[in-house]
Amino acid sequence: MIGILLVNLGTPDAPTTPALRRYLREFLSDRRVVEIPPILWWPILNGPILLTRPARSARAYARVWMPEGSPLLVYSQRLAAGLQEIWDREEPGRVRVELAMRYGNPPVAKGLQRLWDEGCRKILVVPLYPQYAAATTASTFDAVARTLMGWREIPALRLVRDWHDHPLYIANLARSVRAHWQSTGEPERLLISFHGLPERCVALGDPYRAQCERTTTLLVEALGLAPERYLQTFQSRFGPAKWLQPYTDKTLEALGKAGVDRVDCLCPGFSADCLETLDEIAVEGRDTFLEAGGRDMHYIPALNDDPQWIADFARILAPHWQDWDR
Ligand SMILES: C=CC1=C(C)c2cc3[nH]c(cc4nc(cc5[nH]c(cc1n2)c(C)c5CCC(=O)O)C(CCC(=O)O)=C4C)c(C)c3C=C
Ligand SMILES: [Fe+2]
Ligand SMILES: [Fe+2]
Repeated sequence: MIGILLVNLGTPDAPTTPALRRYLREFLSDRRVVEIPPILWWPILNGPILLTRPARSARAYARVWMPEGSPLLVYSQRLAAGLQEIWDREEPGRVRVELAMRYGNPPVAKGLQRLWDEGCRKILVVPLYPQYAAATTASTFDAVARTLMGWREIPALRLVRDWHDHPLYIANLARSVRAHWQSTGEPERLLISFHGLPERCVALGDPYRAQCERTTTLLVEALGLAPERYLQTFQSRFGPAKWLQPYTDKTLEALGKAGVDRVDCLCPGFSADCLETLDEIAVEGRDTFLEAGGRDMHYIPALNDDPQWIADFARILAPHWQDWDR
């Protein structure tokens, strides 16, 4: 049996200050995420950041929390269940899917153990990021490798690096935009916003920005959008360093001031809606645009658990494992 371990970023267990402190401590102690020497970073993290940010972030999480839990976890669970259902139907007995979170729960170690216990001796690791970044994709692999350091017998392993330019990914993004526009009409501008990264990461060789740009190019081609109809930006800046530009919040402000009437925002780098889309973009971003003079902003949801997307994601993953036990 082949094991497929889907891994998303992670999320706090509850929208509370103590849960946020635990989650942020683990997340921001990852040297793939904050590439500052620990001797300099540790006092900043354990001082100002973990004293102030957990309470503020907990309030933000409370605004987006679903009855079943954190949106990131809920949508990722639905994706995992949907894939399992497809493969149980189409390839009975060949694949077992588990979901894990890089930080928090359920941990990567537990996902790997479950797959092993189910009899999987071949495991495909799927970080749920369409674009590769060391902070996300490579960090996921670190967690897998660290777990396996403690095992006597380890499985055969494969890793899905990214699917930023896969035709089925692009087609699903385009379909979701078109469907939104069919019911609401078209905006003046489409803002395509990706999670940011410190500029330094790209200077050091991270392919993240190039992959984001490629996704944008393919998407606007698929939509037939002229250059003046869209903008690509980066959101979720963290800390004082320079991050990838243009910044999403500054762009929304500038568009509002320039008298743009309606902007729609799509975040193709997020497999699942989460704090960074449902609050930062759909609430704060919208407020920024409206306060600057804009009239209307729509957030177009992530692909999440859309049935067509889940079926196509199964097809994106198929070549990574289908030949493996034959
Ligand atoms: C989609 C890819 C992501 C990249 C690349 C990424 C890099 C990155 N993020 C931080 C700091 C934070 N990110 C936070 C939340 C968050 N980040 C991503 C994805 C990427 N991050 C997601 C999906 C989420 C949402 C998680 C959820 O539970 O909904 C947060 C925490 C939120 C907060 O407290 O405000 C921080 C902090 C850095 C420093 C970084 C690159 C190096
Ligand atoms: Fe992040
Ligand atoms: Fe509207």
